[in-house]
Amino acid sequence: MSGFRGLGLAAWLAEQAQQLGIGRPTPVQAACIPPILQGRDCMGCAKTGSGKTAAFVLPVLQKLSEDPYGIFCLVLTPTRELAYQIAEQFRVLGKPLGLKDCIIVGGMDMVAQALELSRKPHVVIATPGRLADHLRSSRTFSLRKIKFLVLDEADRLLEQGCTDFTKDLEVILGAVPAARQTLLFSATLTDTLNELKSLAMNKPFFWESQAEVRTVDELVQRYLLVPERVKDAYLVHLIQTFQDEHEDWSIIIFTSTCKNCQILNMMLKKFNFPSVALHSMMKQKQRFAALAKFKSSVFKILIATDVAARGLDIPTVQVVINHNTPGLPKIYIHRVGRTARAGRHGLAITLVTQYDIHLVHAIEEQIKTKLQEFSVEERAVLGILTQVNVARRECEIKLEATDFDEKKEINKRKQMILEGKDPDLEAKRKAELAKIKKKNKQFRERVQQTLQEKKQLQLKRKLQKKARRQQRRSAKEEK
Ligand SMILES: Nc1ncnc2c1ncn2[C@@H]1O[C@H](COP(=O)(O)OP(=O)(O)OP(=O)(O)O)[C@@H](O)[C@H]1O
Repeated sequence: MSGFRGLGLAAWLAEQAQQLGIGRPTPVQAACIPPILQGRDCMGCAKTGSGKTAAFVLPVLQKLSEDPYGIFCLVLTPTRELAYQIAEQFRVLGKPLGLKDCIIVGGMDMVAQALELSRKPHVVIATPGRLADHLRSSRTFSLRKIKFLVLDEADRLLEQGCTDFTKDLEVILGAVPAARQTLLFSATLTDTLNELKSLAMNKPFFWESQAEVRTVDELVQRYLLVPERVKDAYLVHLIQTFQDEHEDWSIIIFTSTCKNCQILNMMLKKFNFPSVALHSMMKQKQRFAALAKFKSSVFKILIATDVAARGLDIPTVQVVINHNTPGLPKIYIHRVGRTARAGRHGLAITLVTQYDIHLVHAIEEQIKTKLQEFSVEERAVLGILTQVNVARRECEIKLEATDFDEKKEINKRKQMILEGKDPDLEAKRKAELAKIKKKNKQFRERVQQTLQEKKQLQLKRKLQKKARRQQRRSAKEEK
């Protein structure tokens, strides 16, 4: 027996997978499915696009079919879009079971979600913040009987990035039973291995792909050294070239902030490129709509912040452009992993300014590959430079006239309230802290000034003494 049947999966499930093009197990699936079926906890670390999702979805479905009840499995994931994608995999692979799933993410109606949770779905796929909110406020559902807890992109869930999940995870871990199977997956698990081990205590099985290079072989990785102020002209030139040279093309551009994402999108539209933005300051419905239109190739360019860096599986993406060099190698690995998935080829180009060279070295060291330089026709870039810079400035002015920054402030306040903080109190605290810092600085400056004055005085006295001594000596000589 070979394939998925050989790993211990039932015929109906192997057949269902086959129908969806999942015929032969990938290495992470071959390694992790048998121990999961044996009841062990599992930590799986494999490259982007290597099929980690099916590595947990398939054994969970098999176990569910043997003893179906709700709520059987809880999957946590860092982003809302990813939650929908995972739910889709459960739905299509679990169709013969009549699987009931439920997605619990922020930005969607909480009452409707509470109702769905009370109907005991087999699988709940959630982002930690919204699920913790439900646990804090509702008694209409229980996670006390779950068999599986899955943490997809587990390292992201545990790290304390700009969205810190720690408090929400504490609430969730307090609500799930100790006797459960815990499955942890990511392309970058190793940094947080110790924290992860404390979560998976049931004879955890750890599997990591053996390849030294951390990115896939099918991915061509290039960098382009550009001065900061001509970055956008290079970007426009790159896109224009892909558009001219390829019939069927699709690009993701990653950028550092929501504001830059918005400006780049406005700017590319000025050049008639079919682009769409995805960032956390958009309403959730707009986020889903943008992604759906990109997936269906209505828009060929997706400009996104790191909200889209992990997990998204869009097979048509051929190129990833990093408009900024990622500050962490781990983020680079996930971003470029949006292309060259499941054996396909892809290209990643990172725009690097003179200030980012150390970041490229750190990336190269982590991924164990040297990035090669990408060559472009400099003259063509210079030819559009003024036009692009003017377009960008116009977009910046246009955005400044909207309430974009104000919205950001409102969102910040909302986030604080959700975290149980009082935004006004926090602002007061911040102001007080700034005052104390200012006072300390002034005090330090005064001390410095006094010391300087003292030193100068000492020097002056020394010089006066020396002069007097010299005067006495000359007077003596004259006598
Ligand atoms: N055994 C298989 N054979 C062929 N295709 C597969 C197989 N398993 C999964 N796939 C496909 O490979 C693609 C990538 O899978 P998946 O999204 O699970 O990757 P991943 O390892 O989770 O990546 P990332 O780290 O980026 O989240 C999906 O389109 C999936 O349907």
